[in-house]
Amino acid sequence: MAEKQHQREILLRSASAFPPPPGVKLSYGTAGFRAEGSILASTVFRTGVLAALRSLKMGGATVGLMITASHNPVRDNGVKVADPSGGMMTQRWEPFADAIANVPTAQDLVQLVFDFVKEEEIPFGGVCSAEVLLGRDTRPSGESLLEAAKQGIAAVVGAVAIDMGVLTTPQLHWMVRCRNKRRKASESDYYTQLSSSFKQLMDLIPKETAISLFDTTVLVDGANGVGGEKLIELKKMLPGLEIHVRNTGKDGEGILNEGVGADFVQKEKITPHSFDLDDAGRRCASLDGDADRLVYFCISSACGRKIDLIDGDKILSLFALFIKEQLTILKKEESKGMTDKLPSRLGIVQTAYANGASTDYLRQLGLEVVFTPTGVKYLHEKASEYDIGIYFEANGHGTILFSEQFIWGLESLNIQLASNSPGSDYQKAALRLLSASQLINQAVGDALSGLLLVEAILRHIGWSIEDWSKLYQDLPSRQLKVKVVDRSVVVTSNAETQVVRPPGLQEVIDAETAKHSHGRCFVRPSGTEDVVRVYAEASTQEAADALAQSVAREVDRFLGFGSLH
Ligand SMILES: CC(=O)N[C@H]1[C@@H](OP(=O)(O)O)O[C@H](CO)[C@@H](O)[C@@H]1O
Ligand SMILES: [Mg+2]
Repeated sequence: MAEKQHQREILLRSASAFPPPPGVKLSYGTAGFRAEGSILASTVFRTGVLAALRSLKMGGATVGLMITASHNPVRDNGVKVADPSGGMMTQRWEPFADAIANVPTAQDLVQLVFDFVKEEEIPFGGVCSAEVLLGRDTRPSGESLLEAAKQGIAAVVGAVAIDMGVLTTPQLHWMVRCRNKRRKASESDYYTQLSSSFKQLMDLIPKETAISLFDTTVLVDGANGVGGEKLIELKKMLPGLEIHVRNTGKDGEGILNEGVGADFVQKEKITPHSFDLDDAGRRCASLDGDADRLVYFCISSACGRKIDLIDGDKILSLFALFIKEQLTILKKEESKGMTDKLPSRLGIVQTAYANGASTDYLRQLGLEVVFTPTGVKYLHEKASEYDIGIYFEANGHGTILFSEQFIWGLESLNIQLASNSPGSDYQKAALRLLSASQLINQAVGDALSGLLLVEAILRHIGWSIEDWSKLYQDLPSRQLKVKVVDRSVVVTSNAETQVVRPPGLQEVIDAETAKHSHGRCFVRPSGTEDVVRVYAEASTQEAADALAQSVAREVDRFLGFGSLH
């Protein structure tokens, strides 16, 4: 009883120092809370409380709290929580996240927390310990917001905050996962794991691949964010791969995400700052502000700032080709009956934003492709249902998940093969899959580990960036945003491809889409910005633009400010 009272007093006192900004309603959204950094102290403090409660609920397992607003402008910031698995916080807790962020007074907050811990049967009041790892990106508001998070964690008796400093989002998720698996989990352990698994993959490249012709240089746009500086650390451990990082954000070089970064490159399809015609034909890559997205691009000499974009769908396709090739080798040998069969169901997960040409290509390869709503929390969950699940958003966020059962099977197969047929194609295929599972982040999409896997696979196949780009031809597409009175009135179904409400809007979209050959169009409320997004695809760029514009006009007619009159 006395412990509960003590806890109540501490929480009340700390929360009183972080009043919420008046008149602002925040929602946990697609990827945590986001807003202007200057109004987020209260939200971050409260998310600190939430993260500590999550750890208590999970028996004291480590959870993560990351302060970032990813590809958004530098004045913005945000906060999100990683579960003990290293993945996003369970969606079941999102309503509580919304409630705790928006509750008006410190007294109400204390009541809300006490009601919630009772309902969730959380051991509260100092009977158990909790641990939260904290990370932040390079935004100027990050340091003081991290302080607010620490105070929120300290307001839960028994909870400890461990400040990991400036990190990429995927580094923090990786650390949370490793710590809970009792593995080495420091930043230098991260670099060691990535570089050693990359080297293993390089050692497994088939002799017949024409490596001598391969361009070993990759030019990387760091979005003036955290990814560039971390990549500079990592590249010291990667002999044989020349990584030239530009837009590092150091020494006032440029502004975070302004005219740079994966989101800019993917949406605008033009060169980021610091890239020009001198780089034509080179292999270029772009990270986003917190380095959980990766796209590649190539500048074609004839077209000014225009680029050939190699987006998340094409990265996914490259990964799928490589994994399928290794599985085919394993299956061929398994059929001889000398070794046990590995369960190896491979699944591909995309969203409605995936270019239709990529889905066709993957299905033609005979792969199972499924769709989820936007947001990695949905894709990740779906991918984890397979022995190997590959997921990517078109914008470059994705990874490959290997089930524990599959990894155990591979490890025991590898032990068998090391004595039966060492150095065989069979063993090499098993080792390649094991190395890929070490290299690619198992917690969340990670631009740094994704970049190294792309580099290893391109070298394995002996492909130039043009070869990769020609894998299939993207259908022309256009994305637009429409400001509306209240985006929450848009309700969708079928992985966000159909509008259920407001009534009549889907019929109008269908009628507009039918006017264009290979037309496809959908609208959905953004989870990170106060807009409704419109996506359109068609057989020509003009048609995709026209379709997107006509549907955007309809969205405005149904929901825009004009609709009030
Ligand atoms: C079309 C688009 O790129 N949407 C992005 C964007 O979500 P919205 O809910 O569309 O705002 O930000 C999310 C978080 O980074 C990312 O997961 C998602 O893919
Ligand atoms: Mg990001």
